[in-house]
Amino acid sequence: MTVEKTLGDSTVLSATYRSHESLEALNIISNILFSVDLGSYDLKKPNRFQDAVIGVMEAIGNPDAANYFPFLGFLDLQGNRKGLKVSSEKLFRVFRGFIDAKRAEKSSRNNPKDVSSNDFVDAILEHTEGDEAELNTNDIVHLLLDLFGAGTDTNSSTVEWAMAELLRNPKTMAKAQDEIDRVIGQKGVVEESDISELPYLQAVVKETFRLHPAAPLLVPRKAESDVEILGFMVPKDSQVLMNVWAIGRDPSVWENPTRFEPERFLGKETDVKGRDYELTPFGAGRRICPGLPLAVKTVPLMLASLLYSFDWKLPNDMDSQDLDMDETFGLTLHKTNPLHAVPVKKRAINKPLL
Ligand code: HEM
Repeated sequence: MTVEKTLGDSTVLSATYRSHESLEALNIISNILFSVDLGSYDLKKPNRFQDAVIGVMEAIGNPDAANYFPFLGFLDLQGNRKGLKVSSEKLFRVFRGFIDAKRAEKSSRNNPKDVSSNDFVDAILEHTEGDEAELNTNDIVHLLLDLFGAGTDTNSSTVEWAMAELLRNPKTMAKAQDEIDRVIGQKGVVEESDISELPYLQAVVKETFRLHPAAPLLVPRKAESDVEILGFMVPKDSQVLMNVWAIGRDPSVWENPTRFEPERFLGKETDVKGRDYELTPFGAGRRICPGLPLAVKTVPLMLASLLYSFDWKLPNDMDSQDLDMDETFGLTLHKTNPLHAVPVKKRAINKPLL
């Protein structure tokens, strides 16, 4: 989403090139992993780290002839392998720098560090010291790459779709904001512990996952043996794609499936945790997304903060029904045209958003 800065009601600065939520999502993950912000809100500065994360995601998600004709793989016709190598090498260098710095700091310390201030990399290094270590530095940097790749784009595009739906449905936006204002009041900031008090906001998030699952085909699976499902034979070794995007819009499962109606979840037990097969944006079973517990906290928190701090409108007095909802399918599902939204300041907040 591109945020346009406003002064009162008039736009004074338009179109920034980097999306606000993806920076926020990047910083959430980089703080969990290394205790630092790797995304900068200074939009004039190039952010090579974030560009490299995007490069990895694009190289993995781009259509590739080798997926259909594996024997063409070595030709790398779309340049995806090369792109992946260049971007991931950049990220590996940054990760190795953090790991070396942490190891050096650890060996120069006399007393053990208080575990309560440990980040993910501290914790993983604690468990991978010595000759018996199961993970070497190379394994760790690949794990970190997976976490950045899987955890930034998914979170930020979900928030972008939620904002797009709310801007297209102003009454729903007003209802969500009323609830947030009632619960948060003048506290000044939305906290993680407030989310459980915001059932309508949670319904907005579920409805966004239904219509715009970040991984529309989940992650490809392979059948380990011949298996029959509902009368269809799936032969051993076939690749299986789970189309959760289509399940979310199936009229035999959902009433008015294309309408954005968070109310459908109010008072219902249906959840995204892999038990309700009509709504599995994180997958289900043994390989369910391990980032689910984090995402179900951070997505509502990011959304609630945006709705609490500002009122929102479309640029140039665009009619809400004219907002395009075109989708681009890749490994993750993107808005083809990034959302342009204009924040209108509604109350004094402690920290500027941009
Ligand atoms: C809106 C947020 C997110 C969505 C919709 C999402 C969705 C998914 C899906 C559908 C899968 C594949 C599950 C399957 O194979 O059936 C997956 C895997 C994965 N996700 Fe997420 N995810 C999100 C956020 C995160 C976050 C925040 C992290 C970590 C920081 C994360 C880490 C991973 C990892 C490491 C895998 C691979 C697991 C494996 O191979 O077993 N995800 N995610």
